[in-house]
Parts: sequence; C-alpha cells; structure tokens
Amino acid sequence: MTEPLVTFERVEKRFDDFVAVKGATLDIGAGEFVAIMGPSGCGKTTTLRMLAGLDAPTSGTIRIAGQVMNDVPAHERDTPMVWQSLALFPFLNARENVEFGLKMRGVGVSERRQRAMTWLDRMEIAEFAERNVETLSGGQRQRVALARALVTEPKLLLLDEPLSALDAHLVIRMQSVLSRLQRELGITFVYVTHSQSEAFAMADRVVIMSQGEIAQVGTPREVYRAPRSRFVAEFVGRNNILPGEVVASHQGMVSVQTPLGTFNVQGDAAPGTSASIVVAADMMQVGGGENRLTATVISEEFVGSMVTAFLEASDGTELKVQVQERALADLGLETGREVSLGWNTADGHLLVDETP
Ligand SMILES: Nc1ncnc2c1ncn2[C@@H]1O[C@H](COP(=O)(O)OP(=O)(O)OP(=O)(O)O)[C@@H](O)[C@H]1O
Repeated sequence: MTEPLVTFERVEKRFDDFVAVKGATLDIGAGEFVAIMGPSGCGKTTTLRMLAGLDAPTSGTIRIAGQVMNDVPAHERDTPMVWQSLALFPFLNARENVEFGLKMRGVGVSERRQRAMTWLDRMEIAEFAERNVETLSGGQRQRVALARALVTEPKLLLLDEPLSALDAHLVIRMQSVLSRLQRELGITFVYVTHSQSEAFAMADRVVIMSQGEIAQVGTPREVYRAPRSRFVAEFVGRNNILPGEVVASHQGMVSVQTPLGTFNVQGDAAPGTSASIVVAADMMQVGGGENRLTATVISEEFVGSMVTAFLEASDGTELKVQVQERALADLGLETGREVSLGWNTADGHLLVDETP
C-alpha cells in the first residue's frame, strides 16, 4: 500500500451501553477505493460518520494524513460525504448547489462559477446547470451531489449507499462513472454499501464488518476465494460450506471428514480440529472434479447469462453450482434430478473453526 491516508487504531464507538464499533484497526492508502460492507446494523455508517467528523470515537485514534482527527468537527475537515438522500438544496439550481461549498469558503463569484461548471461538465450534466434540482432525474441529481462534493477537490470522499435509490440500470452506469472518476482523480474513496456486486465491481479492497467488528479486509478476490471465517464465507457470494473434522494432515494438505464424505484441501490443521471446506459455487463442477458427492437439484436462479442451481445432498446440506445458462441442459441440471458434483482440491478453501 502507498502511505496510508487514513488510519483507525483500536477505534471504538459506544452509544450509552451499546458498542456500535469495536476495536477497529484499519489503514486506507492514499488513492485507494475501499468499500465497507456488512449486514444492516453492523456499524458501517457509524464508521463513516466518525471519518466525516459527525460522530467522535469513544476511544482509539483516527488519523487523516497523520493528523489525529478524533475531535475535529465536520466543518473543519475536508471530508465531504455523499449519501442516498443527497441533501441537495431544493431551492437552488444545479450550478448553485455545486457552487455552495466554494461560496462558504469565500471563493469569488466568477471563479466559483467556472469551477462548478467544470465539475458539472466532468459529470456530463453541464446542460442542466441552470435547472432546479427538483426537476432532474435521480441519476442527474446524484451527479450534481458528486460534483458538489468534488468541487472543493478533497483528498477523501465518503459515500454512504449513494446508489441505493437508483434503478438497476442506472446503478451500473453510475458505478462506471464513479470508478473512472476515482481512478482519474486519484481521490481516496470510502464507500459504504449493502451490495456485494457494487463493492466488488469498484473497490480495490473491501472491509467486511459483523456486529461492530471488522471480520476481514482484503481485495474482492481474497475475501471471495479465501474467507477467514464462516461469517465471511456466508456473507460473500455463493459459497458451499462443508463442515467436518480434520482426520489427516500431511505436507500442506489435509483431509476433512464431513457427513458427505472425506475430502482433501490445501492447508494446515491438526487431526481432530473442527474445520470446513469452502467451495465457491462457480468452482463446483457437474460430473467432474477430484472430490465428489451427489445431490438433487431443487431449484434454479437466473441472473443474466449465469444460472445458480440449488441442490440438496442426502443429509439436507444445501449446495450451489453456478454455470452458464447455455450449458444448463447439457449438464442435466433439471429440478428433481440427482447429479454428481465435484471440485478440484486446489479450488477448495480450508476454514478452521474459530475458537468460541
Ligand atoms: N445515535 C445512535 N444512538 C444509538 N444507537 C445508534 C446510534 N447510531 C447508530 N446506532 C446503532 O449502532 C449500530 C450500528 O449502526 P450503523 O448505522 O453504523 O449500522 P449500518 O451497518 O450502517 O446499518 P445499515 O446498513 O442498516 O445502515 C446499530 O445497531 C444502530 O442502531
């Protein structure tokens, strides 16, 4: 990582007796796009609000560019926040909304007008500059909000579910706008979202939170292919999780005995250890693979050109296989059919149970 722009050191936030964020330790590099994700109530927004200066940590230290920020109020920071509800001024037009932050900083009329227009142009909405924001579409308003946040050229932009009110097709469009903008400007983005696809599509690294704690930090690929806990394995993507016990261990390879059979996986754990094998749905094969089991097709879910087939093994374990829609018939993945599933040992991931 480049020199961290943001550091959280054992940050805790309490609301009376309730601990919303616990012991958060995290570095965010300058120019990084970091997504914070996790289930509702896990502490994502509280983490972002502490970065914005809207909430102060109860303990621990937050630094931005090396400076301790714990008690620096929002208006003395250069950390604008964009969120779903936008908070544009309804009585101002698009340009005036964008100019607002510059006006507050005492930038003169002609300079602020010119800077606002530059940003509206960059966001491809210059033609709507003089329109009242109430008359703009959701996507156009979101671009005004982004232009307003970026016109002061901050080093750090905070985004809280900024696309959640938009239609699906606009979300995809805005994702590419945001990604391009972030790369071109080299601004650090911290982006809170419920949506795994949004986080994975844009972020360099994702932070997965659970009940106020950081469960894992890594690239989308790392958290998807090598989840560190059952929580992360279940939260991220369509993983098959086969719990069991290590029965043999030899030179970086272990055998895990599960109710569905004994399977090999790369890793290290002593015999007797409780562990699971995690296999991503797109690594599961129909009628192939070094580790095999049988299961019955229960249902199918279509997402674009991909299909996820849900199956049930003899002991009731739910399994998932992701395949191309056009391969579905050839693979015989029809509801009610019993099929052989398998995966190659190198495609499995060992998850040693956390000690309670
Ligand atoms: N001002 C407050 N007073 C009391 N409790 C609060 C306050 N703000 C947040 N909380 C609690 O802290 C927890 C974390 O809230 P937070 O808004 O950070 O969650 P989140 O992960 O962003 O959730 P969501 O995805 O639903 O927005 C929640 O249980 C919430 O009720």
